Amino acid sequence: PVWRAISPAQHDQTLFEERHLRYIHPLGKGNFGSVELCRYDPLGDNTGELVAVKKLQPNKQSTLEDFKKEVKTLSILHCDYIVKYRGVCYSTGRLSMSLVMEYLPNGSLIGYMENNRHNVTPRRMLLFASQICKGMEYLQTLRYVHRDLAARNILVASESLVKIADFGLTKVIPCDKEYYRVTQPGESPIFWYAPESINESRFSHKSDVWSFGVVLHELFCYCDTNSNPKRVRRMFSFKHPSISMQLANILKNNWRLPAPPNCQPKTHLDNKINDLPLFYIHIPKNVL
Ligand SMILES: C[C@@H]1CCN(C(=O)N2CC[C@@H](S(=O)(=O)c3ccccc3)C2)C[C@@H]1N(C)c1ncnc2[nH]ccc12
Repeated sequence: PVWRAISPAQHDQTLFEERHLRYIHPLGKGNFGSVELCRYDPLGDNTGELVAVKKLQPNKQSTLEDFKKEVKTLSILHCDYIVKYRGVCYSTGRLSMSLVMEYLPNGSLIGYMENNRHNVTPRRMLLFASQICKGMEYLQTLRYVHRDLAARNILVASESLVKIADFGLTKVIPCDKEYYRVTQPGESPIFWYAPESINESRFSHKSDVWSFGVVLHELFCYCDTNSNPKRVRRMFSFKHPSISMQLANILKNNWRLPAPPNCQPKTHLDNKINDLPLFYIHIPKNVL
């Protein structure tokens, strides 16, 4: 066998040394941590590449174990419509670790839609929607449920390509079941949750399809103030007990997000049918 002349670590492209990772500015904040723009600059001459680094603030909800699972998940996903994994960075003493991903300068769909509302046509929205479906269809083939599909977690790679980002809540459905039941639901994005996820903490490919419907609504509302959940939140009086109870009730009475302004009726997802379609989306060529 050919012996490695040098230690594997020196040639392991997925290992980022903390001392060369230069912090630039935050890309986004969440309840468990943050994603930051950094430059990996081993030569120290600012010629290094820009990367997005997801740091975990270990607390009761998100443990290092969960984060390791998220890293493992992203590292095996290879799809044009899913953000690329680049590697990991261990902090000194290996007490904590960060996830290193490709950096996409256009950022999330939310900011993009708000800043580009005048030149994003419904045709382009459907192109984005079809790409999110293709990414989700790929996830489904690996029995993954994303559980946090929302415009805030979609990245804009270019004016004609979006990618699904952030797999912090992604789980694998056990092979003997069709759904994943969450034991300790942390901070839940309930306005993107299907009824069964609100009521029984059950997640499946179908609950991801429901969240996709909410993303469609966000898209066609240009992710502006009318879009979910700001609009929905205004409907609730915070005096009453849990918001999720109120939300579960109105959904049970067949309330649904109203069609966004100037949205063609055929595009408004009619989810009266119980078994929502899976992620195969057929958009006639002439529409795209
Ligand atoms: C839209 C992206 C995902 C969402 N996000 C974010 O900030 N978060 C996702 C998880 C939450 S968190 O902080 O809650 C979290 C933190 C640790 C563990 C678990 C959760 C933060 C912003 C990202 N963003 C603007 C990016 N922009 C440009 N290039 C990029 N490459 C990769 C991401 C990325």
